[in-house]
Amino acid sequence: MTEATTSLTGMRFSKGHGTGNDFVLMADPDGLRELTPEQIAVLCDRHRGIGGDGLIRAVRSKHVSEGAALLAAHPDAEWFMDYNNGDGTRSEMCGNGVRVFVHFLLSQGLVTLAPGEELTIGTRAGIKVVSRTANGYRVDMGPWDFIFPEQAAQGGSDSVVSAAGLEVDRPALSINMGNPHTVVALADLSELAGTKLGEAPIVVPAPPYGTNVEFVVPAEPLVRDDVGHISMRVHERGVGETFSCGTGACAAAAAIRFWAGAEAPDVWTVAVPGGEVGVRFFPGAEGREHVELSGPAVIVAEGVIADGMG
Ligand SMILES: N[C@@H](CCC[C@H](N)C(=O)O)C(=O)O
Repeated sequence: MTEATTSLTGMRFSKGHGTGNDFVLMADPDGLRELTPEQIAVLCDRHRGIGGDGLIRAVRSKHVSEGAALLAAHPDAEWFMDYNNGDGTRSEMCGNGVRVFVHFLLSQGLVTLAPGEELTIGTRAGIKVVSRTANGYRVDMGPWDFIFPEQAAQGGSDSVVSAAGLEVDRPALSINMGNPHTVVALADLSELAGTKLGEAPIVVPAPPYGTNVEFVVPAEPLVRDDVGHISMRVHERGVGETFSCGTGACAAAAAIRFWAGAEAPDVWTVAVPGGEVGVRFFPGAEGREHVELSGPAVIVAEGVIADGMG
């Protein structure tokens, strides 16, 4: 809604992560510092910039068109997470990002969130409701959907994925978590380790706006004490392989739970290269099934951009 500021020099930033999915964060309460895709890519560059899988701008919802549209129904969604991938492209949603975003707002003194309270955040995928846990935050991510519902209902998969290191193409299931995901089940952890994610996996047919691809191995046994356990690696749209993906973990749990059938549990742990996140499925107030994501959020640095960055 505003003109991009031309220079990054002097911009204050924080650096944070959730299970190793790392972000450059900036506070722009009045919507005066919308960055260009090129500036975002420079800031996220691991050699020439701060480095990050994405950049998150904290802006009051009323200053962003998608945020302003949410306020009529959700006047408490004061803050909007303007999420951008490391290559400068926008994404609708970031699950690890929401937790780190709230941690950032708290660290900047822009919100308060006592144990037991909830904070409503605006995103391009609608509102997300965040509360504290003993070790971090939990987020009501809202409902999930199949991207290709007819194909999912017919055969349990809707596409085929090929990736370097995998000897044969694999059936996959595409899930909408506000942003797109395609989930592939692999046989075991050695196959997961041998999958090469330096280049984007090929998904046929791909969801219309591209996709994040999750490679998942169910634990043996899959369910212990009513909790399902899976391991996952991810290739993110607009980034490459990352240590973790919160929406990807939700999509992976949704796909494995769907494939496992009626007896599958509602509570899951998802082990990722950067740690572990929790996923829980529960009935939402509007009658659709919601997904809850839980995990840590950390701020590791604060600084000011020097004039070398442009
Ligand atoms: N890492 C994120 C997802 C970030 C967006 C993704 N790359 C996309 O383009 O949709 C997460 O934790 O959910």
